[in-house]
Amino acid sequence: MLHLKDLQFSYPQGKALHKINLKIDQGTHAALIGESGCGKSTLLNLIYGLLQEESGEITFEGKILDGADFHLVPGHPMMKYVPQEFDLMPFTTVFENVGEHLSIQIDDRVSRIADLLHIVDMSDFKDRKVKTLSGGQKQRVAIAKALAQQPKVLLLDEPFSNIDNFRKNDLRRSLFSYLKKENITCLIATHDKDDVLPFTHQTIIMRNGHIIDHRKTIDCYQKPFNKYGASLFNEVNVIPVGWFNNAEEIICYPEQLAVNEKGIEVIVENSYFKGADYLIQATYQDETLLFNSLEKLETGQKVKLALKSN
Ligand SMILES: Nc1ncnc2c1ncn2[C@@H]1O[C@H](COP(=O)(O)OP(=O)(O)OP(=O)(O)O)[C@@H](O)[C@H]1O
Repeated sequence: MLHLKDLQFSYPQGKALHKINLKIDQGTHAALIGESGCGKSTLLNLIYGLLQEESGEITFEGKILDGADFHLVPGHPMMKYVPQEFDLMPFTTVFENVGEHLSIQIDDRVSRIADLLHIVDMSDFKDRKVKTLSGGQKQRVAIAKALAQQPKVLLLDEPFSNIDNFRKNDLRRSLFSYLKKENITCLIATHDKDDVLPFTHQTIIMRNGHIIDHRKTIDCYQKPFNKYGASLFNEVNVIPVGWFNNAEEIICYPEQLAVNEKGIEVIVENSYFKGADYLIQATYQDETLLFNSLEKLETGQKVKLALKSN
């Protein structure tokens, strides 16, 4: 188990993390989400030992992990980190980069590197020098390199941000199924709900250096505590008391509203094509509402809208 107890950290400019408490069981995949600047990268840097905590403690399997002040070479042997600015050797090949820390005595070294390159779909590039790769290709090499020494914990900071949609989904599926098979704990900081919803067991929501929610990912999505939490996943409507005979304010996603004859009458402002359907922007009592529609609706059109029943 990875255990963070009352962890605090400040930069000279001010406090970045306040009393962070977190327990992550081995093999868990957890997403770290929150607005830009809320402290996600700082937390990953602390866990990996690139920074020194001001107070508090990090333990892994019951042993204290010392911070940066106690290491000449930062990091912990059972942990790997793929930061936003990944660290590769530009003038050597993809193959050499992935195998950099793998002992040359290992019998299956070549096949291990080949397997890892397959996971990140970079087998065809194994002899290419890293400096000749695109940003997304470098990102994939950095992930393979992080996996090479079979870490128990993998820390990822926006790992798919440079990768095209065409490859991203394949890569996510193959990476997370590998992590599951090998029982590797993964903490992934991301702004992309498609990294979070299909692949993580738990979600940790951060705001202003605090953890404000830590539950199963499905609960964070379906039962958000507030608008901030919900808006990290999707567009959000806040429905005032009474619009749908509701006794309390309702936070809901566009997919939870639908055209329905028994609903309130809204005026369509815009239709945005999204592929499978349209996102409709409408107004009711001068407030904006967002909902999905299979058909395009015309600006000025009046439609009735209700909450979908679950
Ligand atoms: N090296 C630094 N020196 C001073 N302040 C820093 C440093 N790095 C980050 N900060 C500040 O600490 C806070 C947390 O930053 P951090 O990079 O951890 O946020 P984040 O949630 O990872 O953001 P993003 O989603 O944009 O990557 C921010 O206010 C940021 O400006």
